[in-house]
Amino acid sequence: MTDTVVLTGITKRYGRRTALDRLDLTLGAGVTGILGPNGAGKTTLLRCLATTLAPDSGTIRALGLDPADRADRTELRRRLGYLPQDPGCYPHFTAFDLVDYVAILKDLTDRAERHREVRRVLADVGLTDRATTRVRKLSGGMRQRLALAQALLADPDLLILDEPTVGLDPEQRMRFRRLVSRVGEDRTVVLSTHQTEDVAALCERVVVVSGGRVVFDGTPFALAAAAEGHVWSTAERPAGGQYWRGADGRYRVLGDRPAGGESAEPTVEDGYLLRLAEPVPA
Ligand SMILES: Nc1ncnc2c1ncn2[C@@H]1O[C@H](COP(=O)(O)OP(=O)(O)OP(=O)(O)O)[C@@H](O)[C@H]1O
Repeated sequence: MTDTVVLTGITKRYGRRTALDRLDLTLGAGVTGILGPNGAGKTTLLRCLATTLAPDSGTIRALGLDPADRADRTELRRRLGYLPQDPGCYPHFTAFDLVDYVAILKDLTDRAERHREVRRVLADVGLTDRATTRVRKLSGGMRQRLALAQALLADPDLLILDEPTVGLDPEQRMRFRRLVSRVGEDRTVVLSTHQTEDVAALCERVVVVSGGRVVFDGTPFALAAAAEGHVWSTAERPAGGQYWRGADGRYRVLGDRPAGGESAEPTVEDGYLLRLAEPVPA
């Protein structure tokens, strides 16, 4: 399988703050989840990929195109779908008009065909009956689905989603997983999230970013497996370390074995939290 995206040595600074630090990453077909704490650089990374931000140094190749080149950048923008973290919808547009506007920007010039495509993506996210509702009258979750609809226009070869499941109810989250996994069957999807359940359920690959660097790159299974032998369950409140009390009244402990601790099955979240507790490589 050839790589659709190759990022090499990407650095991005905002003033003196380094958001991305010589980051290398390749992506192929399938769904890749980017996990990382607040401020890790996930949004900056996705913006560089979506061509809304240029890195200070390093190179990007996406779909064989170079976003630093003007003609390539235009071509790439036509072929990618992007759901930004803060879509900032036009409040007075109707749902239909907003998606139609993005479709025009994407150069879908045939009006009848474009309108068919707008109706298709609105149906995909379950907003057909809200097509004529103004954006300001939609709920937060509906706006998020509208933002996803515009990203799905024209079957993008590269789909970039920044925290796409924020505000979705469980039914809509299921619909989202179905939609995205379908795109990932033969195209490249990259999404950032704080929801480790979404990563476990949807992503065949997970990349953990911390301090602007990649600190883990593998399957969700491998991330969880890395926590093997470091996750415990105990009836007694532990003396220290990372722990919380579960619904069963027992304490789940990450790290060293507490007194009376029994080994527990690690999850992707356990693997992620333990990976973050390790230092970022220099
Ligand atoms: N426009 C900006 N101006 C100055 N600093 C910025 C700007 N955008 C991001 N940063 C800083 O760059 C770093 C990376 O931010 P980024 O938004 O990429 O992180 P993130 O992983 O997406 O975080 P979150 O999970 O909170 O959304 C942070 O330290 C942030 O404060």
